[in-house]
Amino acid sequence: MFTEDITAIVVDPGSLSIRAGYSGEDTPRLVMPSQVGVREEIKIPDQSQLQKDEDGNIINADQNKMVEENKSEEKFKNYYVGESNLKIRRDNMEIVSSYMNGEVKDWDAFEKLLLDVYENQIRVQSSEYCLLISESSIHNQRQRERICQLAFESLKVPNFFIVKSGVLSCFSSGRSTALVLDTGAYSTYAVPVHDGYVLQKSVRKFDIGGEFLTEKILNNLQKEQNTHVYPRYCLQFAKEGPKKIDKYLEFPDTHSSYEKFCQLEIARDIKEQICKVDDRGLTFGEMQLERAGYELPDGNFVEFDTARSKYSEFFFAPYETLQQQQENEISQDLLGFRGMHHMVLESINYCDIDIKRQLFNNIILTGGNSLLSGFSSRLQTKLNEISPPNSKIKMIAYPATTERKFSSWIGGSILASLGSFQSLWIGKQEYQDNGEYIVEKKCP
Ligand SMILES: Nc1ncnc2c1ncn2[C@@H]1O[C@H](COP(=O)(O)OP(=O)(O)OP(=O)(O)O)[C@@H](O)[C@H]1O
Repeated sequence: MFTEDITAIVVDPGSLSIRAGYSGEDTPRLVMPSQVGVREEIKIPDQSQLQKDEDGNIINADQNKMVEENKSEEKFKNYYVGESNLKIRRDNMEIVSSYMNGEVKDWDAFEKLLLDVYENQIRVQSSEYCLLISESSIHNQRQRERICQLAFESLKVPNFFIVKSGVLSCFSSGRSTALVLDTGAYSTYAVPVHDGYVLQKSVRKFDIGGEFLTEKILNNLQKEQNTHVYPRYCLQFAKEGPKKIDKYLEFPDTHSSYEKFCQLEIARDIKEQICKVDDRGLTFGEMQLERAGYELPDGNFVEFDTARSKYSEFFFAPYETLQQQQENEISQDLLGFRGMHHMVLESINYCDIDIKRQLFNNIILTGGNSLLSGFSSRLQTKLNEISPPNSKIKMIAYPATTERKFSSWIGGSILASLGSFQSLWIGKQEYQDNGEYIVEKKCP
């Protein structure tokens, strides 16, 4: 605990999950999917408008028919938010990303997500707590202004602040200057932070992260191993035991995005359990000997050998991997990606010579993808290989999963509970006087 008073809610949105909780606490209270389910539904006629007699029987059939007819055509988008809601399969429910690669992709879904955090997850009134939210380390004026507007207008928060996630990761380790390598679900950033400010011109970002591997594992199962990955909702278990399938159910009206969402969940679990980054320089043959098995939800057993390490090679040797695996295609976003270690070096090289030494000495490794076994040691080895001979490299890679996964949230929790920070909040009155433009003046 950092403080006695609980005054703020800290929110750290990511492409795959959103983290939220009270300032001053060590870990977020909740981590939930940032994807939401959306379905077009028909409004159920308001029964109170139907004319009824004293006993509750419907009277005046013609007029009531008109009420029903007008109402019955009213369609609206229903949002299904949160893990338990997304576990339930619904016909035609599409999965949309509210937030992706540092950008709000669907403002309605994002608003619903934030409202759900307060109303159904943490269960507090948003009007009673200050809100500190993290944002992408790449400055996006229009987006932060809109988030500020959403916070004051929809959530009705009393005070608001927005901070770049690279800065928060730095604070989480008690530093104000460092190079943060944040590798998450869909994107990786190398962010130089100096005295609590992001050096914008030197930030490097590529749209690659842990979900690149998740997709590869799913693809490996489906195309190379010819194994259909049945989502859990398709499985009807026999009464005799939980692992005995009675039958595979079919739901033709399931939206393809929902089926994929459920399959990726399984592939992600496989990846987190068996994939790793090779940090011993294994040959393809040696990788083949390193087998690992996984039991799918339907009880089928699958095995992986080279797949455990070969896909993650892309993180450190993208061109060699493409050649070896005979893939010619590289997505436009990844043109110029030479590996995670090169991102770090390029970012430091773009900084002023005076701070380079300090950055080499403080390389913070964070983000869920960095938890892949072998990732940090391979990064360290590769950095040693490409850095100038006299540079002393010190990497800060916390062994604890929590600190690695939630470093931005933890930094926000510390910041929002500091006594010296309390005068920096954007207050409601300031927002009313200046509008959302105040965010550029007050939040670096
Ligand atoms: N123990 C683990 N081993 C391997 N990968 C892991 C582990 N834990 C989490 N991951 C991966 O980390 C990724 C999620 O990371 P993180 O939570 O930092 O992403 P995010 O903040 O939601 O997304 P982004 O940073 O792209 O906006 C997922 O691909 C997940 O599978």
